[in-house]
Amino acid sequence: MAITQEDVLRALSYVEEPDLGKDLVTLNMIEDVKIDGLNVSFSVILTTPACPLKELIHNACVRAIHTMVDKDAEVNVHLTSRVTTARAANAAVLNGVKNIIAIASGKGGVGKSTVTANLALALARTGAKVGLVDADISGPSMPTMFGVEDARPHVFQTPEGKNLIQPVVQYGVKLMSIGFLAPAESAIVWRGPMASSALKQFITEVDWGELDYLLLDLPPGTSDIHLTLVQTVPVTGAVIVTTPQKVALADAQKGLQMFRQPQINVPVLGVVENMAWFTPAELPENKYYIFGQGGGKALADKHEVPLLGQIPLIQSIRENGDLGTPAILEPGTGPALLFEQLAEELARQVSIRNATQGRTQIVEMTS
Ligand SMILES: Nc1ncnc2c1ncn2[C@@H]1O[C@H](COP(=O)(O)OP(=O)(O)OP(=O)(O)O)[C@@H](O)[C@H]1O
Repeated sequence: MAITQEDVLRALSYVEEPDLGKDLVTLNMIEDVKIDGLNVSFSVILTTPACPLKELIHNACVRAIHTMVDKDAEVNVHLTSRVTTARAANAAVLNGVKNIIAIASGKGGVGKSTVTANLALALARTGAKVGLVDADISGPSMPTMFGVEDARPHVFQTPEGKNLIQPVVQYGVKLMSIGFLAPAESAIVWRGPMASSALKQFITEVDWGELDYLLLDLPPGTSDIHLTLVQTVPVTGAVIVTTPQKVALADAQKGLQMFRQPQINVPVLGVVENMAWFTPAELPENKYYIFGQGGGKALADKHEVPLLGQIPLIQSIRENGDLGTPAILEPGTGPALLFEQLAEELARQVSIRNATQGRTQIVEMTS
């Protein structure tokens, strides 16, 4: 009997998207079903190009066709993606941006900017459209990490007469940094209300175009800047970066709880434990827990959020940051693999958040 489109869809309705807990047909993830004799082909539309479950889903589809349709079928699964969003259509602010992710830490110097730069680049390398805002008023480091210290973004006028800033594009990521607007030594000028208004401007008055993920590298701590942010843009979720050290964890917890306050209510996508251990290049099997062990996991467990990943203290991560070529740009190396996995885990949590929680909203402070 000839294979029909219904046979194929029925079989695929038994394949579950493990994270979303529903089948691929119900989730509208199957398109372009084509049948030619025993040749069956279709597209699976994943929720992110950084999906860590690609192989698993691919194999489950092939197995379903072989067991439920025809064991001799030649199955061709085309995996592609359309990044999901929890934003309203025609949103007034940053309409083309699907997901806005705030990266925060409690304590300074825990590697938040290093992690953010590598995450942005790792996501871009999967094919996602990525932007990055360096809102770290206390010391913007993205121009250095991206090797664009002398770049100055252009301002242009739209046909409607609106002034927009053109972000700097480096390594495939659209970048805006408060460091582009003022030399590092005058960063003090940006504190307080001026910082908040500058931040608003360089998030919203920028020609971001279409983006799958816009990452916001926040200053350390819990300041006015953080409140400005959630009142300016609808944040999809927050990521907390910490080291396993006791003092860092205490501050990270404050950061995490800030996003969870009822009047802010931004979902926490997970915790990244940076500087989790030190491994010398000449002793790759050894792990030295310089800042303590397991603190990131304990924090994640306590607040029932995922531990997105652990990044060890590696000399090349620091060196690459200083050189303006983040570690992720050297594919196949240990650090690059770790940041790739971290990016996949983050993208996965964004997809889960979009499938399971409500719309992202700009926060209106009542007190
Ligand atoms: N996993 C790592 N391995 C080695 N060095 C690292 C690692 N993570 C960060 N660093 C280094 O630690 C220093 C602080 O990192 P970074 O500037 O990213 O921290 P931060 O939390 O953003 O700081 P700030 O408080 O200034 O915003 C930098 O010199 C960076 O190169």
